[in-house]
Amino acid sequence: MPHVEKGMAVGLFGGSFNPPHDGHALVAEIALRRLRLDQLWWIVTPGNPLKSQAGLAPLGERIERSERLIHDPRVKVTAFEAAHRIRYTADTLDLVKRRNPGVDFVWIMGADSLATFHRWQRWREIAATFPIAVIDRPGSTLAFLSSVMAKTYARARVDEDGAPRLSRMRAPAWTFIHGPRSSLSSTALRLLRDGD
Ligand SMILES: Nc1ncnc2c1ncn2[C@@H]1O[C@H](COP(=O)(O)OP(=O)(O)OP(=O)(O)O)[C@@H](O)[C@H]1O
Ligand SMILES: O=C(O)c1ccc[n+]([C@@H]2O[C@H](COP(=O)([O-])O)[C@@H](O)[C@H]2O)c1
Repeated sequence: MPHVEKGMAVGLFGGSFNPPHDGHALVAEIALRRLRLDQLWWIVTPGNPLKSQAGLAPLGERIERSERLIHDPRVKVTAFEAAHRIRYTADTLDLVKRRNPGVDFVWIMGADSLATFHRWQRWREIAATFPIAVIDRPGSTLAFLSSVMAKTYARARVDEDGAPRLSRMRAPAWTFIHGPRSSLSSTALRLLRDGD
């Protein structure tokens, strides 16, 4: 797990990154800037529990490609979940919180993840424990209104003007950040590669 100091604001950005692309880099950049983060942990998952593992590149390859893509020293590429045999984000977050008292964390995800967030293990507990920032993504913009999570926690939604304070807020608190969007996806990149 990367090193952090007490009092820091740290974004947690989990993903398959199969492969990583400029859309991910844009999410990281937007989150760092709009949420005023000191660090962003780019957490390469051993495998999304809701996705098939078929076609998933080895973890080492996804880490290496992420490191090659990212040049901002505030972004820490890590894959500590594998070492702890963790598959579910709720368990990741339990561990992160336990190990780093006094640090303010915020979970970061794209709008497509917001749309299916209610299928994640212990999702209500995640939302009730960690502030969440959702970054807009083409095709999923309306998730900020229509998703189960958005409806369940409608009263905990913070206007995006409040994004700089989000990491310091008590959960449940979440915001939806509009802004420059990227239509890149790992699926499209895999299709292009396989079509070569
Ligand atoms: N273009 C994008 N804009 C906004 N968020 C994105 C974008 N691409 C990925 N994300 C977000 O980044 C995180 C990691 O995504 P992931 O690694 O699954 O990439 P993906 O392109 O969605 O992959 P796949 O096409 O294989 O599902 C998720 O929270 C996802 O919502
Ligand atoms: O914990 C869950 O139930 C869960 C279900 C789906 C996705 N996640 C996490 O969400 C993050 C984004 O996954 P992905 O595959 O969309 O990049 C990654 O950290 C996954 O481990 C977690």
